[in-house]
Amino acid sequence: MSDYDDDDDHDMAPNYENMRGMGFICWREIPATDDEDHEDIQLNKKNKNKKKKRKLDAIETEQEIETPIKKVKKKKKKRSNETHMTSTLQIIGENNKDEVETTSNNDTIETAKKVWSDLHVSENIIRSLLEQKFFDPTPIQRLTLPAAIRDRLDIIGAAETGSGKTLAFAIPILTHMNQLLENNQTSYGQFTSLILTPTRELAVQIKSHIQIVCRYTKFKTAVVVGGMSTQKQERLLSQKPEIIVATPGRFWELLQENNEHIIDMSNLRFLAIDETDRMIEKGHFEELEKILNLIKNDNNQLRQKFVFSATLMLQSNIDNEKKKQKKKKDDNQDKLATLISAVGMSAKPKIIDLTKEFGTAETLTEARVNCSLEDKDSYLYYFLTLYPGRTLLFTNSIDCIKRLQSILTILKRNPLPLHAQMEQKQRLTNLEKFSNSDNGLLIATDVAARGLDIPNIKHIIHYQVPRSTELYIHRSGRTARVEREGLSIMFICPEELFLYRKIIKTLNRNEDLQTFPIDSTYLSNLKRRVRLASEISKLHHQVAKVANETNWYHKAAKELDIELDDNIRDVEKAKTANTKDTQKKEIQLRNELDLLLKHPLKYSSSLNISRSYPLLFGDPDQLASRRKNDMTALDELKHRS
Ligand SMILES: Nc1ncnc2c1ncn2[C@@H]1O[C@H](COP(=O)(O)OP(=O)(O)OP(=O)(O)O)[C@@H](O)[C@H]1O
Repeated sequence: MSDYDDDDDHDMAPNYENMRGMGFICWREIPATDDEDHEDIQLNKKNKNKKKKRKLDAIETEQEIETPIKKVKKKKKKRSNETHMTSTLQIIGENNKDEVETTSNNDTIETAKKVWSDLHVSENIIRSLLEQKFFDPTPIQRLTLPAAIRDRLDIIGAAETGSGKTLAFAIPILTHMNQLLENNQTSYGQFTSLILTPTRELAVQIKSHIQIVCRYTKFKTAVVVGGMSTQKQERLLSQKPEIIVATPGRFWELLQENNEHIIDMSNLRFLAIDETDRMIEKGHFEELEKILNLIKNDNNQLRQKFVFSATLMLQSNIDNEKKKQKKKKDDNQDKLATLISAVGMSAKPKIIDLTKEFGTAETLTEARVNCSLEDKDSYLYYFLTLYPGRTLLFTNSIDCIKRLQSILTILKRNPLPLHAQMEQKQRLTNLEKFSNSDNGLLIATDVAARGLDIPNIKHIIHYQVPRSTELYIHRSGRTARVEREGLSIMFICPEELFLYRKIIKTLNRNEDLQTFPIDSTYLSNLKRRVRLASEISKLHHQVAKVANETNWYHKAAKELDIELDDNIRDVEKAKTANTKDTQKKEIQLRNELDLLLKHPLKYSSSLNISRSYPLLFGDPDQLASRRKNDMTALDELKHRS
């Protein structure tokens, strides 16, 4: 039984044969993310909270299944960032340098406590929320918590990416679990909560988010996903975790093996499905449906269900004119209806839809680069060279990742790959390295498009135009999270224009995305580097291929205990001679490229450019520090507009 995750790996880019596997380091979970760089904001919380609450109450009353999408104009403005007060708790723990400040911080804490407790959150959870400096619920949390905790309703929730949906279902689950314990309605070691999610990384992340908020409880959380040894997961389950976060494939596998801890679902009181629209897509629904049918068997009326996504209601936005699109819409809505029935939702679930007309976060800036397919790599290298910062690049295929990984590595940009053909340990290690590097570059398939909450990603690059609007929203949503700014930039070649247009239309945009300014004075030099890197990559690949084949012949002959045929030996000799030439050529080109990388990307004063960049060198770290005070890609767009 295979575990499924988002690994649609069709290739739109030229094919490139698989490179050899990478070394695997260790199994480590991604560290809990921390909002360490959130802005300090002192504010009069009481008034703001009241105001915000009034606004949200208004939104809530407007919610209707039939009209799920609230039309709001997308404002490209910074919202006040009430939630991110970094220093308050630290200051309170420090010496009383400034009594007034401490008093006001104490007030802030007290206000925050009251806000959470008014939403019926239990005390031990509030304590960990405040430690995280989560002083204010996000809008989706503010609307979900009372309905889920006080009214015990099933919830269907949709809100933009990075809006805190995980805690919107995790807090009610944990609060109820606390209450059940207090009332002796459950005991430790009972399988009480199941959270299903489409990707392994997301499962690991949800677990770490849950662990942070249940720090002051004794609940145990386990992750059950493919790519980990089944024995290890059985060992984890033998510790009787109360909460399980799982991908459906592996969970179903363990159910079929009658795993003792999970097979008895009579105590399963909470069921959450995250990234629901992905879970109901073709090819992914089967195992989920089987699990849900099994869960539903006992007809437990006390079980509370949560169904969440950032793009759950998006389909209603699709233009009905096109028959094909209409069919897709109907299919998905049918599936959603099937899911809701399969989950066994109560007759009147609470529907909270905060998705915006424009689909993406308000703090997201979107742009495009138009270029030919041949020039894409050069434009990409241009962007990566001129605008350092944590960047997540998406492609539509694994082959494309392998090609880019090779070229960008040769260009010393150190990309970290992430895709479904990699071992799980390496995937998590790469994510961790990426999260820890200010100038990190992760190149991923859509396996990383949903849910991942990596702090401070500056740029999202759609190296290939995503195949669906939902994917565009989810990919872009890896930046501009919780009201921070971020840039999403789409590289579009003529062959992809139809996909781009479809996305723009589905997103209800009246205008094209703005074009990102490119300073053409850099391009010829950059193109030369990219061309060389690409040639080196091909030569390197040829050599590796011959070496592989030769090894294969020898290994096979040894295993079969036979001598290699003379013909094969002759062919081998010829190939080896060729290989030597290829290697020589590769070394020559590498030397040429090294020289180029040591030289500045000259600014040509003969051209009439409005402003000049400093001289740029190829070393990305050098470059990053040189450009620290220079314009960011976002500044670049603002400067222009
Ligand atoms: N009340 C809060 N105040 C401040 N930060 C919060 C709050 N709630 C959650 N966060 C943080 O916001 C970030 C985004 O949350 P989360 O990953 O749940 O978003 P999401 O809506 O599920 O996004 P996506 O749709 O991309 O999966 C996380 O780092 C989380 O810790």
